[in-house]
Amino acid sequence: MLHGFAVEKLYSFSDPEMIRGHKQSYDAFLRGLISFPLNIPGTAYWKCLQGRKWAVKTIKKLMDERRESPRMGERDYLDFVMEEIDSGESPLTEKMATDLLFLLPFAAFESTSSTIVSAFHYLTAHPAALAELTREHEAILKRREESGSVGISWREYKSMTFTHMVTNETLRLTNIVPGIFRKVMKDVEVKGYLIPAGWTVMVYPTAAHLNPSVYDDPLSFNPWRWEGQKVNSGSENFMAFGGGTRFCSGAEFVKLCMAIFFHHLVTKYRYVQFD
Ligand code: HEM
Repeated sequence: MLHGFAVEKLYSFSDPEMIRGHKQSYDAFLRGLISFPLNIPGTAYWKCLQGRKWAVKTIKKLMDERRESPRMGERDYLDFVMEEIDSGESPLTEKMATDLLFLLPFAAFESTSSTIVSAFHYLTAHPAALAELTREHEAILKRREESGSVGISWREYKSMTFTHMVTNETLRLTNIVPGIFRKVMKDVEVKGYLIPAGWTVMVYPTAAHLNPSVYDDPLSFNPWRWEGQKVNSGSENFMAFGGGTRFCSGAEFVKLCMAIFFHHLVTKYRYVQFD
C-alpha cells in the first residue's frame, strides 16, 4: 500500500500491472542488498542488480516519454525533477536524478513499514501505552463526530501529542538507520583523539539513543519520557532522522503515515496477541 502510494506521488504510476512489476523489482533488490556479491544468474546478488536495472530502466523510459509529450494538469515529483535538470542551472544531473528517483520509493515504503511494525510490536507488549493511544484517538473521533466533519484534519493531526511520543520512542529503540556517514573536512579533536581531515566517520545513532545518562532505563519502551520535550527535530541525543542540513526529508511523511495508521488501528480494530 505504502509502495503504491509512493510511486503514485513520485511518478504518477496508476496502472496496477506497472506498480506490481515495480514492487517485484524492489523486492528482488531488497532481498539481495546484503548478500554475497556473486554476480551470476540465479543468485540473490544477481537478482538484486536485475531488480535495480529494471526499476532504473522504467524511470528513464518515463523521462523520455515525458520529454516527447509533456504532461498537462497536475504535476508530480518526476515533473519537478525533470524541470530542475532541464533548467541547466542545477547541479542535478540525469544520472543523479535517476538514482534519487530509484531510491525514494525504497526510502518511503521500507522505512515507514518497518517502523510501523516495530510500533505495533511495542504497543502490543505495553497495554498502558496502547490504552493511552486509544484514548487520544477516540477523543479525536468523538470531537469529529460532534462537529460533523469527515476524515483526519491537519488540526487533529497536530493535536496527536501522545501519538508523536509513541513514534519517537519507537524510533529511539528501533532505529532503521544503523549509521550516518560524514567526511571530515578539517582536523578535529574529540575528547583528546584527533580525527584527521579526509577521514570518514560513522555516527552511530543507537549509542546516543540508548545512552543511560540521557534516557532513564534506556531499553524500556516508555513514550511518556517524551512528555513536554521537542519531538520534531534532531539533536545530539535523538538522531533517528539525522540532523542539520541533511536532516531526513521524509521525516514528516513518516510521522504522518504513522499517525494515520495508529488512528485507524485503535479506533477501528481490537486485537490480541497469539503466542
Ligand atoms: C522511519 C523512517 C525513516 C528514517 C528513520 C530515516 C532516516 C534518515 C536519516 C538518519 C537520514 C540522514 C542521513 C545522513 O545524514 O547522512 C535521512 C536522510 C534522508 N531521508 Fe530518510 N528516513 C526515513 C524515512 C524517509 C522517507 C519516508 C523518505 C522519503 C519519502 C526519506 C527520504 C530521505 C532523503 C531524501 C534523505 C537525504 C536528505 C539529504 O541528504 O538532504 N526518508 N533519513
